[in-house]
Amino acid sequence: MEDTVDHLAHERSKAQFNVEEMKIIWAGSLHALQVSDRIAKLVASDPGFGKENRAVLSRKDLFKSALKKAAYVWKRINELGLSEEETSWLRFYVDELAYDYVHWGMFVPAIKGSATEEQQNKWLPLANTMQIIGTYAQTELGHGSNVRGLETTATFDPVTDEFIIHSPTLTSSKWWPGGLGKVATHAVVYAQLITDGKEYGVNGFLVQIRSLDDHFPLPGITVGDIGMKFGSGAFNSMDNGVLRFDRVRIPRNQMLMRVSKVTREGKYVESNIPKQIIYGAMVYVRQTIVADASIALSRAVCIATRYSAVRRQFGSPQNDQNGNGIETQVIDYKTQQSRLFPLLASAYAFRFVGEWLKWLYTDLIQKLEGNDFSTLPEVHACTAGLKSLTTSAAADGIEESRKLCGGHGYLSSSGLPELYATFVPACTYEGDNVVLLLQVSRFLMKTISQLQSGKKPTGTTAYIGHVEHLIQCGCNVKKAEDWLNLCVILEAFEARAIRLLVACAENLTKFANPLQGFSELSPDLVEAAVAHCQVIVVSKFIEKLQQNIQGIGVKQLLETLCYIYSLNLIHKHLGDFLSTRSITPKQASLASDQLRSLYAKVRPNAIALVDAFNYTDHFLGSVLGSYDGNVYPKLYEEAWKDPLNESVVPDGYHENIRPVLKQQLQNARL
Ligand SMILES: CCCCCCCCCCC/C=C/C(=O)SCCNC(=O)CCNC(=O)[C@H](O)C(C)(C)COP(=O)(O)OP(=O)(O)OC[C@H]1O[C@@H](n2cnc3c(N)ncnc32)[C@H](O)[C@@H]1OP(=O)(O)O
Ligand SMILES: Cc1cc2nc3c(=O)[nH]c(=O)nc-3n(C[C@H](O)[C@H](O)[C@H](O)COP(=O)(O)OP(=O)(O)OC[C@H]3O[C@@H](n4cnc5c(N)ncnc54)[C@H](O)[C@@H]3O)c2cc1C
Repeated sequence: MEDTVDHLAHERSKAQFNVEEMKIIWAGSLHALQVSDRIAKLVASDPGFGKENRAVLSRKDLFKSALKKAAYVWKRINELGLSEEETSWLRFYVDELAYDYVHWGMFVPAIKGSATEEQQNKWLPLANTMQIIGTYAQTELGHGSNVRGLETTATFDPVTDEFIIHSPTLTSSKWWPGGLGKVATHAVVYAQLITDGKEYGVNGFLVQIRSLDDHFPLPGITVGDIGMKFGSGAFNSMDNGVLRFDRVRIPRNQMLMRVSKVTREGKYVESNIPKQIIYGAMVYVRQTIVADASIALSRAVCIATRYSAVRRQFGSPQNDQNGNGIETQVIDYKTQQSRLFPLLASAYAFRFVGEWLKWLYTDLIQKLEGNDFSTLPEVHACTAGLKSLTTSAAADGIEESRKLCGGHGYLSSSGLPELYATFVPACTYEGDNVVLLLQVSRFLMKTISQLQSGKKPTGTTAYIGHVEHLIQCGCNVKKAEDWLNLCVILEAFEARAIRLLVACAENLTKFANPLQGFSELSPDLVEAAVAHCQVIVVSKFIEKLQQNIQGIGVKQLLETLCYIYSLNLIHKHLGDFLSTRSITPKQASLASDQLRSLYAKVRPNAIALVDAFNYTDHFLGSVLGSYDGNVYPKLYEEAWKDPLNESVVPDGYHENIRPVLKQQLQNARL
């Protein structure tokens, strides 16, 4: 019989804040909460979206099942007449990686960002109705990070008014694009443009790769899947692919010509739009990945928090109502709290900075429409830096959550192995995290060098304008409670960032060759870029707290989380804070004292804080993290579902177990 007891009810009763109001804060608005909640329930109650057996499926079956689900998603969207907003929630809650992610996430944005209006009018209706399925073919076997080094060529032939797309070497094979291996009919292909015998750098070209009649590759095209990837389930439902061109011809008007164009005569014409707009799809996706990071981390933290409240180990002075000694909930161990609660705080911090980044990106798009390109460098630096910071922290946080769940965290049914395997490549795709931080540091060094010419930094770099004050200021913390001051915290982060940045800038001047200097100092530059990104996260959390926050106790809890996020970072990067003299050793020790008090404030609210994510059991996909906390019967039941348990005596017994046992018996008799 089904157990209907809420094993976490007692924990929920301890909450000191209004969970429903916190749900609104997490969702972004009451409207967002209502829509997402409705769609989450719709997905959870539809057997067509079940995801029970993913981990035990073979690659082929997993891929087939993802295809089936993607087709069902599309069918339901059309049957229900879902709006764009509802559609994106549906895809989100279905939670299965397939070709449609790259079609909607990169192919369509690449056309929107880099195609002319005329080209958009032709291609977007086809893409939006999925009459064509597209991928984003940039990375090659030999080059991913170095986009300028791509080898695929697009040579204009003025005789036929066509481009000839060609893969001149093995290393020029396109490698990795999602959905390319078996599904995509079209691709935005990034290639070196050659016209009139001259090279004009990387541009995007819309290329059909498969027949719309029989799905066979078109002449001159070799295409396939690149093989199994890390972990079971995860990205293996996606057909990341390889693609080679043998002098494939496409009409001239399939070069994406918003930024620059090639005329009928073969003349290359630049517009006043910066060339970097060609990289616009990457900026768009990096911004969405910050939101993905908060989701992935919050899922892991939700599982680890609920399980930590259910799991008990070792003796305790407490007795239950019958007077029997009960063991300690592992969430009450201070070490568990010091590992878990900073992750909980980070999930909230990343949610808020992701929300802000979405606003920054939307603002950029509006400005671009009016030919204002002024914020592009800052948006590039923010999306690159925050994508890097949040994905690295979330990937580490998911793995830490697995360890927080002890042995059971390693079971597939905990949901954590697949979550990790699915999320960890986010540290690499859309730009390797170190390469992206180097982009941030390049932007920051430029900002610092422009100070001398009187250029005032704005936006996220405004604090760099206060360099004189921040280099000299001292932290005033004298007792642990003094750390409960958001201005004090922000100034400590800004002081540490600017001191690291100025040290890098000074050291760079010691090199005659700036490129060599940048390369030699790159580890320090990466550290300084991280410090700058942390300033952004902390300051956006603080800005969030300054908004009108409703509901009993909600603001207080968010403040507590903001302090935990910040003070834990100080603890983690103590070397930086001490070596830059942004704080003293005594103040560092007071920060640790304060952290302990803050963990005690979170403890009674921990379960309610993860309930505020409003995740269904379907979405979480974890027996350890289920809402009712009924962990053990669920674990037991899941084990029996494993294909190995379908027979009592395993296949292979007669061939491979019995002879071994017999052999030992014979040896014993000898
Ligand atoms: C549980 C959740 C699961 C969710 C699952 C989601 C599924 C997701 C599917 C994954 C899809 C993945 C797709 C991909 O990975 S697509 C390929 C992405 N590739 C990259 O990101 C490559 C990274 N490399 C680059 O971006 C560039 O090559 C790099 C910027 C690193 C260097 O290029 P380059 O050498 O040309 O540049 P410079 O350093 O010389 O810079 C020139 C100037 O341009 C500025 N710049 C660079 N990039 C941009 C940009 N994108 N936008 C705006 N400006 C840019 C740069 O700052 C320089 O400016 P200055 O001259 O002023 O200094
Ligand atoms: C799951 C997944 C999905 C993907 N989907 C797509 C897709 O749909 N379309 C697409 O086009 N691509 C896709 N990619 C490719 C992805 O964008 C690239 O793998 C990524 O940009 C990293 O490039 P790389 O593989 O060349 O790494 P490399 O650049 O070879 O990195 C290797 C190492 O070198 C270091 N390194 C490289 N350059 C520097 C430098 N200048 N300074 C210091 N260190 C450096 C890196 O930090 C890293 O440690 C996908 C990748 C994955 C894993």
